[in-house]
Amino acid sequence: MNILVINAGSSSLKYQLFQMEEGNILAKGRVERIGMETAILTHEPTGKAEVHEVREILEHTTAIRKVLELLVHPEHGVLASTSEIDAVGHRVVHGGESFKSSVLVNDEVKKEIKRLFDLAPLHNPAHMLGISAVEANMPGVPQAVVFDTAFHQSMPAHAYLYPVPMALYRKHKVRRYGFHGTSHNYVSERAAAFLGRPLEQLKLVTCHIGNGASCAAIMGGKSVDTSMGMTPLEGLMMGTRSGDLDPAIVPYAMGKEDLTLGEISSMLNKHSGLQAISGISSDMREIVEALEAGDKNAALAFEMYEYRLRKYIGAYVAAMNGVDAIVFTAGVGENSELLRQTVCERLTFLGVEFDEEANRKGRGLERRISKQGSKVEVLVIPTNEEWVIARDTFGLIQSQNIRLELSKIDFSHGNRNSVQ
Ligand SMILES: Nc1ncnc2c1ncn2[C@@H]1O[C@H](COP(=O)(O)OP(=O)(O)O)[C@@H](O)[C@H]1O
Ligand SMILES: CC(=O)OP(=O)(O)O
Ligand SMILES: [Mg+2]
Repeated sequence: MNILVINAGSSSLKYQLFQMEEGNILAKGRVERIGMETAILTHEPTGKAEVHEVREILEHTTAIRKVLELLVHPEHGVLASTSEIDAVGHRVVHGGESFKSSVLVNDEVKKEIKRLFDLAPLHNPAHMLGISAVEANMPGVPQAVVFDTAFHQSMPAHAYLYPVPMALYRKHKVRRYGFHGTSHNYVSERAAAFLGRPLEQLKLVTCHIGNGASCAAIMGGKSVDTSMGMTPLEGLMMGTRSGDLDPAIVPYAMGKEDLTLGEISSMLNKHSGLQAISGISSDMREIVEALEAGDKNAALAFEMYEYRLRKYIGAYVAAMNGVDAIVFTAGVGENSELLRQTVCERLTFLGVEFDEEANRKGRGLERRISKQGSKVEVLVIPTNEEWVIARDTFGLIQSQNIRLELSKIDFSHGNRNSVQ
């Protein structure tokens, strides 16, 4: 079964085409800077030359059409026709309280994703465009959605409620949902396998540090707390997002700077974080380069980023009354040696014994960066959200096929016999 996975972000679209039974990736790629005249398209068909293009791609529908064209392209393609795609799986960032696991797309599911536009304005509208574009270009192909929020639905009320009047929760569902759940779930399972210990017995702090970043406290394989909140703005300092701040700053800054709600929201989501403090970039690679060249603002941005991350790790160890392993993943977590080193060298009180040499080796691999015998293990586990989405989609399609097969069998015969 060939499954196409689409991860549509606010301004980007990542994709991977899996051949499930064989466990092969036929192609993967991404379209970045959607909405601009200079969108960047990268297509990596397995066993063939990569394609790089800079071209105008103004919306997600065009991006998906372009991806489908490339998948069947005579030179760069990997399929003879899009009819060889059996199902499509999508990442959906916000599933609210309605979705505790992945589901096949139907009218009800689409209605609910649209209802949640307000709570994830940068993400959910893009996902809906992705679903509609597949419907338009590949009518009848089953689609599944895998929610960032689903894994965190196991959080207890004392972790997901905010200390504000309960009417806000009852009437408007104001609560912590948490995001990156597919990734936290995946790396926690992989961490248990790596350690050779049952997940049910482990206390883990997983750190998904990408452009968006969040930590999770995972006990016995279940998320018990996570740093992102009702929206993906709360928690850690990120590339362009502020993370935690005193809520009183919002009305104060609006008054002083004469800002509208849209403007303050844009400031906190798109013009804060590493970008705002460094004045250089939202990209950790450029921050590290600048601080190594002696830039003071870059050094301050890094210090704040690391400090806030370390505080969350400490908080989650307290929340679980212990920790077996700390796991780093996603773009920064997997690639920034300096961030991992700085965090780990300041967690000696927990019993972390950091292995500097191991930290420098094995990029792209699952690995241990604490010393043998360290009381708390530290692991780097590359995330693979696309694979989890493909796996869930495959499972849903198979169980639907079993239901369809069962529905063809005439059980009434047996029933009649037993009654007679
Ligand atoms: N070698 C590296 N060193 C430090 N940071 C890196 C490196 N490679 C990638 N990154 C960081 O990873 C981020 C992207 O992470 P990713 O998980 O792909 O984020 P997202 O899925 O939110 O786009 C980039 O913004 C960049 O800061
Ligand atoms: C939920 C979220 O913040 O996702 P991303 O990191 O892809 O922006
Ligand atoms: Mg991501």
